[in-house]
Amino acid sequence: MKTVFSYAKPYKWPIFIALFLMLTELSVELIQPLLIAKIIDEGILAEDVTVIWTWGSVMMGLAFVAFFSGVINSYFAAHAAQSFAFDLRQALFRQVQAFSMATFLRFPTAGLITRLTSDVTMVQNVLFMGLRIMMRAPLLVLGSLVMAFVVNVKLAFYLVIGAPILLIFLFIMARKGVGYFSNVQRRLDRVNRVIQENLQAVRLIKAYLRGMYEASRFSRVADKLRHDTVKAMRMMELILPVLLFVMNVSLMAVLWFGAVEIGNGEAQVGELVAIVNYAMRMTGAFSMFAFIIVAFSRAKASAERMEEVLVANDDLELNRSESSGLSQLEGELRFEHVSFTYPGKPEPILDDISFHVAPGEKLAIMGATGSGKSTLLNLIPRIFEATEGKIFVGGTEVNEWSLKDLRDTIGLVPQQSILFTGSILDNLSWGDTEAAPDELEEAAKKAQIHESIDLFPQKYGTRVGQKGVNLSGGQKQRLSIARALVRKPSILILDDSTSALDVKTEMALWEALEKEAATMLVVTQKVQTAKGADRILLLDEGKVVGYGTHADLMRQSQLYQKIAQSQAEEEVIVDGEEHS
Ligand SMILES: Nc1ncnc2c1ncn2[C@@H]1O[C@H](COP(=O)(O)OP(=O)(O)OP(=O)(O)O)[C@@H](O)[C@H]1O
Repeated sequence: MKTVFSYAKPYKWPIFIALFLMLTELSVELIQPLLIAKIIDEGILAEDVTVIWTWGSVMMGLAFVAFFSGVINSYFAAHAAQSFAFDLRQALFRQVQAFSMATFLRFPTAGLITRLTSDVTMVQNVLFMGLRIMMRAPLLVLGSLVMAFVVNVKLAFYLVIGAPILLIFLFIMARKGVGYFSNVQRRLDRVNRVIQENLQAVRLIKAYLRGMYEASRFSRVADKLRHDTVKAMRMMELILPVLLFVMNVSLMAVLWFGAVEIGNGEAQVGELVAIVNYAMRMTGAFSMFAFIIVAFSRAKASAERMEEVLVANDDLELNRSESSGLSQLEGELRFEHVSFTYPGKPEPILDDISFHVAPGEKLAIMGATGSGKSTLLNLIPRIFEATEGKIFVGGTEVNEWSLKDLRDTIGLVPQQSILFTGSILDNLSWGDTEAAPDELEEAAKKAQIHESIDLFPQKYGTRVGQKGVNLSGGQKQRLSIARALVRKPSILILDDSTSALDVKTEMALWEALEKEAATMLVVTQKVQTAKGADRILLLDEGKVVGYGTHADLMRQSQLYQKIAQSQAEEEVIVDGEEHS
């Protein structure tokens, strides 16, 4: 809670002004019954019209003060709450950006989305409502009570008899509420997850005719959300009747004993009317309590969830991003007895990996699916940190490079091509925002995508993603490669990123990349591609089972021979089919 609300600190003046105005409104509200009592006792009962006019005018004047205070209060409350939510959302977003992969994996994506949207809105609403009306309720209760004691101590006493029971009751409800509403937010996470998965997999769902199945999956999670929300709200709905019951009993006691006291001449009618008026205001304020407790419990649950993100600073990457002072990377790469285990997993995925790539050399990495190829690549830009062993880039251990320097000169093309909504140009310059247009075009030419882009009516200005053209798998892959080339990387890492290219385009691509000075690491399934590399690293279940040139592996590794043989047979079959 403390960390979350510390984001309200810069807005302490708007908050202070809003509070002050809220107190002004409240004071007017509290003074009104006193003035009514005065008008009744000294004006109506004493038949003095001047008193009625004088105090009536004061009441009118105060009503105007309250009105303007309310309007200005709304302005400042809205400003403070919206700005606070904006800052909080920014802070959460930056924090998530700064997460290391290990921390990132601790939070489900949908849970992060809910935190950045619904949870922020919850606390934003509570701040606004707090400044506008919510804080008025407890103050109104207290103020009414104090004023009631000022008017008549004996009668006011009947109003506080039920207070201790009420306070304990409200405390218990608030505590229970936090637990219940945390559950509700968790359910909302799950609803968001199903929505997210469905929107991403829309084509697959259509192709498999799984629309109905997915609809029932959605209705299950939505139903659980409904169930838990109803459960929480039902419990909260107990608050109001209990509050009203206690207040009405108190009110009856005030009326009963008030009548007796007036009969005995110990109290005046105006006093009783004023106290009843205060009691009614307290009852009205208590009605707000039910709402306040719901809002507060929800906001507290949301704040705790956001806190988890804000304090997850065990492994922040930004802290390690300042420049290391080391010069531009050279493309030399060395792995020395590197092992890696994913956080929280018992078995290592990579086991004792050693190899060396000289600057400008090309290393092909091969291995069955799940053998750890992508994992190995992720260790170079330190997306994950090696659990054992050492990785050297340009002769310096990767831990000694600042993340910024290290990643600035690595061009990673992931297995799955990811493009952002925007133009082709935006996507290319995403690799390096300072690259000139001709550099972008140059990269596109090398990645063999320039000609396809040229065919689009809007060329480099063509929008991709939603509301834009849908690129083919191979076009996306080439655009991703071009984006990496824009960075002019010393080390270019291609994680099976040419799988969707036809043979001719792929050959043209390799030819263009040959001319690059960059060291290259290329994950591939094709022996034909591996043959063109200086060396091949063959992985099997996280272990190196072959390392050398194509010729070396053909001599040393049975597994490599088998792969080469099966691919050669495939080629013969394909050739045969083509010629028949
Ligand atoms: N974030 C993760 N947490 C835990 N295990 C993971 C994670 N990512 C991958 N793995 C596991 O690590 C192993 C190696 O995965 P990796 O993606 O590196 O293989 P790969 O050789 O690149 O496979 P493919 O050729 O299918 O892409 C797999 O068993 C996978 O289940």
